[in-house]
Amino acid sequence: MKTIPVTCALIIHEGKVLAAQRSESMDLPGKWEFPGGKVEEHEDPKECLRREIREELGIEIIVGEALMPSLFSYPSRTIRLLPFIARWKSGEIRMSEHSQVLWLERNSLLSVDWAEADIPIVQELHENWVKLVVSTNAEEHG
Ligand SMILES: Nc1nc2c([nH]c(=O)n2[C@H]2C[C@H](O)[C@@H](COP(=O)(O)OP(=O)(O)OP(=O)(O)O)O2)c(=O)[nH]1
Repeated sequence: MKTIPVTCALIIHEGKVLAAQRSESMDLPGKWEFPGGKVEEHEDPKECLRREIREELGIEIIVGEALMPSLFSYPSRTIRLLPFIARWKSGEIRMSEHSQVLWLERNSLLSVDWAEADIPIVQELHENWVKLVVSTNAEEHG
C-alpha cells in the first residue's frame, strides 16, 4: 500500500500548543491532531503546511524546525506524518473543518484522545517541552 505523506503543525503561542479535534465528517472522527494535511504531488511540505493551515484555520504561520516523522498504519491507509514547529504569524482562527481547538499546556498535553499516529510526536513534544515550546515562545517575544 502506498504511504501517504501528511504534514502537521505544532503551532506554539504563549507557551502553549494548538490541538484540533477532527469533526464527525472527517475520518478518525473525534480524534485530536495537529492541524495539517496531505502533501500534494510536487509540493514542498512546508508550503503544504502553510496552505493547509490557511484553509483549515484561516491563519498565517511561520514554519520552523522539523521533528521526527511518524510512520503509522491505520486499517485503511499508511501515513507518514511530518511534524513541524510553527508560530502564529497573523489572522484570527476560524475553524472550517475541525469541531474544536484547544491550546494545551505541558500538563494537559496527554489528556486529549490523540490520533494514534500522533502519539510519538506528542511524546517527543512532552519530553522536549522546554527546548521546543519555551524557546519558540521566547523568539515570539524577542
Ligand atoms: N492533518 C493531520 N492528519 C492526521 C494527523 N494524525 C493522523 O493520523 N492524521 C491522518 C488523518 C487522515 O487520515 C490523514 C490526513 O488527512 P486530512 O484529511 O487531514 O488531509 P487533507 O485535508 O489533505 O485530506 P482531504 O480531505 O483533502 O482528502 O492523516 C495529524 O496530526 N494531522
